[in-house]
Formats: sequence, structure tokens, C-alpha cells
Amino acid sequence: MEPVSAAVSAVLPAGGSGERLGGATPKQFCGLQGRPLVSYAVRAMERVSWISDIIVVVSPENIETMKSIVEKYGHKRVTIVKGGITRHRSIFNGLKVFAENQSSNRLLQKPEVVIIHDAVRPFVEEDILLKVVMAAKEHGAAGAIRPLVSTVIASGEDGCLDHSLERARYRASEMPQAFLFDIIYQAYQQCTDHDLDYGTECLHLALKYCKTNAKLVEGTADLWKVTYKRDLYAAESIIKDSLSQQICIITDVKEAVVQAGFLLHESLKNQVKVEAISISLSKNDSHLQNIFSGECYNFLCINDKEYATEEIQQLVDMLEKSNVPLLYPVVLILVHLNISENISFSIGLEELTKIKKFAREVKKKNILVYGLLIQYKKFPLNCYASGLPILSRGGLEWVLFS
Ligand SMILES: Nc1ccn([C@@H]2O[C@H](COP(=O)(O)OP(=O)(O)OP(=O)(O)O)[C@@H](O)[C@H]2O)c(=O)n1
Ligand SMILES: O=P(O)(O)OC[C@@H](O)[C@@H](O)[C@@H](O)CO
Repeated sequence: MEPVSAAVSAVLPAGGSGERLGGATPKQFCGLQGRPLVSYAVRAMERVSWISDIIVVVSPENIETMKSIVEKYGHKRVTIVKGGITRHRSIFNGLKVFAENQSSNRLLQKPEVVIIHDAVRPFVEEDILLKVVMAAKEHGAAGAIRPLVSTVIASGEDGCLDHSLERARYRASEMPQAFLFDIIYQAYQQCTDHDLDYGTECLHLALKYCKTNAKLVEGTADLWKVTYKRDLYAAESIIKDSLSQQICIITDVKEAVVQAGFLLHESLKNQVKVEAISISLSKNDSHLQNIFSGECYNFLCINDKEYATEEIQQLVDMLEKSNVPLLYPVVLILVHLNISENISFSIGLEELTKIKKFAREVKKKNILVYGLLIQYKKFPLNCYASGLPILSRGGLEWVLFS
């Protein structure tokens, strides 16, 4: 059963120019792990099943860019609307599409509750969205807040301190915010040009024009807005960090799963969730499909067969078909165990070239292939008789290729 009985939609203002961040590309279109920032907020709304429509408001010159992002990343439930010269005007344009059903390509149901969330706030989870929506249903309006980091002060005309506010009594207004649609729409309809051109707070409009005191909901630390360059770097490292939380070991060499899983756990000391699967890649394993439907983007493939490229190709095909590489680069580490008596300590150049060519090919599918060849040479038994120190029983050579 859906947790929200009301019809809920979202408006994501993405029509700014990103002056404070600098650069030619507006920040909402800057890439994080190769994907535009705006796509993260859209994806966050898409993950919430009870949000019916997602209105993305972009400046006229970026409509085509936004259309290509929606197509490339397979975003659903998205309607693109032309923005205005200010954030409030953009949000108002986004709301109008419901009130006047202006959308050309699909019939949009006017929601009971509308979420407003800056498209440059990539980290928003269903939990906070549910909280602000439920609070808006009860109070008419609701917004996420966070403790102030700096104290708010007012300066006099002489540029000196006039007074400061008691920081503990104040909060920073963040997003997401949610409103009964009729309240926020009526508020925008009554706005003066000064409101629309200089205002920065939707909650204030609900109070000023509809006498609605928004419910304030404590938000989490990751609700911050990407404003300056440093915010982009911070967002990228948070995303990278979250992507590296899980690794999936795939092999049909059963003992390898145990050893590699144990060694990975030991070496990464619980920073990483290791999902180990002993599988023959030739079958369409449901366990593997579950992994693909999750959030795993790192795969360690261990095999001890010569020329396992055919099986690796099958894995790449399965990855591609499951759309895993659509949103983030997938890292595929091929570990080839080559254990035999009479091995020559050199990998065939032809084999290496073949694998490098394969890696180049799949890179175009956003799958990054790295290889580790472990050649383990066992000395003939008579060596053991000579009392060779135990450590020199096997020579280890590996070749990294990518
Ligand atoms: N005319 C505008 C201005 C801003 N926004 C959006 O409102 C959100 C928050 O605004 P802000 O961080 O100020 O974005 P910019 O206006 O682009 O930034 P700057 O003030 O540095 O130019 C952003 O997603 C931005 O794209 C919008 O939809 N339409
Ligand atoms: O458009 P700006 O970045 O200047 O301001 C936006 C912020 O004021 C806004 O996102 C929150 O304060 C919540 O309203």
C-alpha cells in the first residue's frame, strides 16, 4: 500500500545560470561521475513511487539539453517546462503546468500536494520527502530545515555591525519543501513583481499570502545545495564514496569466492559490502540479476580457465541489458588465475592485446575493465625434496592490464 494517499507531484527548478559556481555550464548540467547534476535530483524523485509527475523547469536555451538528459538516462514521469529569469518565476511556471494543464505531451493531474526541490540538491531520500508531504497535508506547507553554521548578523549603513541574531533561535531553510497545491499556487498568483524578482523563500509566500505557517521538519546534513565549485567537488566525492560501498565477486571457482571475499573484507575492514557469488556465467542466474537490480557497480570476476573472454562477454551483455551502467560507470576487475606446472612466465602478447581491445570496446558502454593475471608456478615435486624453503614453492607473477 502506498504510504501517501494524496496525489503528489514535484517541481524541480533548474533554470538558473550558476553564476556563483562560475564556468560556462550552468551547475545543474555539470557532470558528477559523468552524469549531469540535475539527473540526480530527478532520479531521487523517480525512486519514490508515490510521486506521480516530475516537472523540471529549465531556461529556454537549455530545453534541448534537458530533453537529451531525460532520454539518455531513461528518466520517466518527467515534463520539461520553460523557466523564468528568477527562481520564483521558474517555480511559478512549473506550478502553472498543473493549474492550466499546459503540458503538450501528457495530461497532468493537478496534485493535492506539490513538492518543490532545487534541482541542484542531489541528495534527497524518500524519508524526508514523505515527512514534508505528510506535514504539508496537515499544515498546508512544510519545509526541511538545518541548524545554522554561521551566525546571522545585520550591518549598519556604515558597514559596521548593527546587531546579530541569537543563532540557536534560527534555522537555515533548505529543501525539499511541500505545499497543498492550492495554497502555494494562490500565493504565487498574488506575488508582486518584487516578490518574484527578489524573493528566495517559498515558505514565506505561503505565510504572506495564505496565512499558512509552514511546519518545519529537521532535515539531514546531505540536503545542502550545490552553489559554489567546492560543493560540486564535495558532491562528486560523496557519490564516489557511495558507489564504492559494495563489490560483487563472481566466479565458478568456489574456493576463490571464499578466499577473495575474506581477503577483501580483511583488507577493506568493513568499508565494503562484499556480495560473493559462485556462479557459472553461462546461466542467467537470478541472484546475479538481483545484484544488477541493486546499487552494485563494482564486480570482481575470478576465473582459472584459459580464454574466459566468452564468459566475460556474457557478463558484459548481462550488465548492459540490465542498464546497470546507465547511471554510473561500472568497474569490472578480471582476475585470471593461471596455475600450472610448466607455465612460461609470460602472458601471450596476443592474449593481452585481445583483452585490451575488449576493454576499449566495453568502455564505450560505461564499463571500465581492469585485469589482474596471477600466474602461479608450481615447482616439480623433486624440488620439495631438496628442502626448498616453503616460501619458494611457488613463484608469483601478475600482469595488470586495462
Ligand atoms: N531563474 C532561475 C534561477 C534559479 N533556478 C534554480 O533554482 C535552484 C536554486 O537556485 P540557485 O542555487 O541560486 O541557482 P542559480 O541561480 O543557478 O545560482 P546563482 O545564483 O549562483 O546564479 C537551482 O536549481 C536553479 O537552477 C531556476 O530554476 N530559475
Ligand atoms: O536561489 P538561491 O540559491 O539564491 O536561494 C535558494 C534558497 O534560498 C532556497 O533553496 C532555500 O533557502 C529554501 O527556500
